[in-house]
Amino acid sequence: MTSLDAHRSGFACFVGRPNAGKSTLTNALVGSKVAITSSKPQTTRHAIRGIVHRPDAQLIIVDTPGLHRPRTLLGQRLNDLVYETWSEVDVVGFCVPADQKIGPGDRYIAEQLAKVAKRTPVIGVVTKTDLVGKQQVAEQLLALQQVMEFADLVPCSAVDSYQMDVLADLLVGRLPEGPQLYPDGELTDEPETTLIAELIREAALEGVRDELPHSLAVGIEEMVPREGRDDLIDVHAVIYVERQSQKAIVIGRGGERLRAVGSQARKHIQALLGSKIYLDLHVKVAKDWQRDPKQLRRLGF
Ligand SMILES: Nc1nc2c(ncn2[C@@H]2O[C@H](COP(=O)(O)OP(=O)(O)OP(=O)(O)O)[C@@H](O)[C@H]2O)c(=O)[nH]1
Repeated sequence: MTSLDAHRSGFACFVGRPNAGKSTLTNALVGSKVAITSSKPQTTRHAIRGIVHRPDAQLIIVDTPGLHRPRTLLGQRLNDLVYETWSEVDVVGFCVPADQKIGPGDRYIAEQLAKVAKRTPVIGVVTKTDLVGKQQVAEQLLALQQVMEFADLVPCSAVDSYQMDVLADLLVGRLPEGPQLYPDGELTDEPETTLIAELIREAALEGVRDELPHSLAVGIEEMVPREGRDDLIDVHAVIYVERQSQKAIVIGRGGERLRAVGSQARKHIQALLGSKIYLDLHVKVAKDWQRDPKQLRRLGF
């Protein structure tokens, strides 16, 4: 085999401000819903890997939380997770949505990226091109080019699959030669409990307009098969909020909202596990959990 058609394998991650479309891009490339998406920013907390299997390459995508100016201990931990990821991957995709002006948030990320990932090639990705006209895409590409030096630039849309193959080729082109690292068909190596916690968190955030998503965390206390049944799993989970007033919002009048959250989360968890589940959901106030190292550890940060 010549080096031209050698098999490549390695890691990529997408960075960009919240809502830039990173999770959606990962899902579109992988072809299955693995990372959790939501219309609310800052929902991706854990490095969830989606794997693109191709005859010529295996691309493992690590999804990172959004990078932001740290104000709390949680903010700092999330940023550390991002830096750690950057130093481990072979290529970074820096995502900027086509429909929003490049701003201080994007420049901040570019600065951090230039510092931390000097040796990692960065591909500039203009996302959501379906939302704007050709002219605006071109202008965004030019504007992005001013922000930092890129190995490549590419506009694309996950929604109408525009240029997804080009993006995949650019990412794969930056991977080292190497064998398949994961068996065929494997999509994610994130522990099930993390995915389940994310699904509950996503359901709990849906429709909460005035509360910041940062005030909400989910812990899985226990996950056990029901005794004497091989078709039912009991899942005990706790939704943590920071204040009593937030607890009331999550629970809703007469517990109505919490029931809706539970039934939506249950549907998604059952689809994930391929098994019936009983979901026992509680809401607890953990004051200032974002600032407390002990509580952060318990919640997996
Ligand atoms: N029209 C359009 N919308 C998109 C596209 N990609 C993502 N979106 C939408 O943009 C919003 C944010 O997408 P996500 O993939 O969750 O963004 P993210 O960058 O992972 O966000 P965080 O996890 O908060 O950092 C969602 O409502 C998506 O449906 C696209 O190609 N076209």
